[in-house]
Amino acid sequence: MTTHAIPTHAELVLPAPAKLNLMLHILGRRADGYHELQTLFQFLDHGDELGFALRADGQIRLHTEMPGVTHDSNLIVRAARQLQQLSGTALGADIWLDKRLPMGGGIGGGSSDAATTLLGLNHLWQLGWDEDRLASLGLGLGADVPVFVRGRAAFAEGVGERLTPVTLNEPWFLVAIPQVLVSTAEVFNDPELTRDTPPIKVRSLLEGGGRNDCQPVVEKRYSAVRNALILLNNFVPARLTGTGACVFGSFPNQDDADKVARQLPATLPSFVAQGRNVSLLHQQLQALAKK
Ligand SMILES: C[C@@](CO)(OP(=O)(O)O)[C@H](O)COP(=O)(O)OP(=O)(O)OC[C@H]1O[C@@H](n2ccc(N)nc2=O)[C@H](O)[C@@H]1O
Ligand SMILES: Nc1ncnc2c1ncn2[C@@H]1O[C@H](COP(=O)(O)OP(=O)(O)O)[C@@H](O)[C@H]1O
Repeated sequence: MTTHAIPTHAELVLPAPAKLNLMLHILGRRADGYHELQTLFQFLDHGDELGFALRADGQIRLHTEMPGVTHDSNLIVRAARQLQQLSGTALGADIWLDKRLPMGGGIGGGSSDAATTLLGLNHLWQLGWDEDRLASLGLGLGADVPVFVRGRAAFAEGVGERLTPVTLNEPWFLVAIPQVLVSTAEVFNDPELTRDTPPIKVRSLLEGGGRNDCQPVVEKRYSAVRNALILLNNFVPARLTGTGACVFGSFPNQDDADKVARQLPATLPSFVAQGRNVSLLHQQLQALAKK
């Protein structure tokens, strides 16, 4: 994969930040098989980057290949095509992706790419869609897309679509990336999954409180995740994000996080990033709107 995947003639370059699920409770299972959750989302100042340029011929072309994902099934292309169809625009786009986030890591790379595509093309095509409309289109692409569209750290309920913005501390996180792909569907189908955690009120949610109900199942099934948690727990209380595979711990400053990162074995890649209550994507779009 190229590291500088975005050419200089891209007209708009925007970030697609990662997220963490600081806690994740499973309250029950709906008739359609999906699970009712309560989860706390915070963004990181680390993520993918996307470049966009207008095409007058109406075509949507993603120029970056992703292993295991075909062009047409890429969430970026699906988001762009749906926005194009529903808005009725005759315009198309060339799109480039600098993929920095691990796939299927529970840090929301695909969902964030989709949200950045929706907001980026809304800007480039001058559609004037509001956040509500973009978030509801996004929900059809994935449960985590709306929070990236809205760009505010949030307590999420339902399958992640009912969002209450929250203001959290913004510590530094060390995110370790066990080298294994965790299947979200498999975790949610596990008979041993805890599905009856009582609901909590957002105001009673203490920072750092709660737990990730998926963690026991993922630890049991994936030894790479189990070992990463054991390793990180030697330095800091460690937790799984989403359905994994990534695990994280928080630190009051970057130096402390970096020190631990240096002590992890080469077999467990990691990165250090700061928690953000406002996503970098929104900060950049606000700056563009002021120009
Ligand atoms: C649970 C979270 C928390 O952030 O995990 P991560 O994907 O980030 O790890 C997400 O909401 C995941 O959202 P997303 O990754 O979009 O899941 P989807 O592709 O829609 O779902 C994959 C499969 O997981 C199960 N699923 C997913 C979400 C949910 N609330 N209940 C479920 O039962 C369903 O079987 C579904 O077919
Ligand atoms: N642009 C994209 N980036 C990452 N994954 C994508 C993308 N488009 C489609 N996918 C598919 O979505 C799956 C989940 O993606 P990702 O968001 O990285 O994981 P998670 O939801 O666990 O954080 C990937 O395994 C891949 O098959």
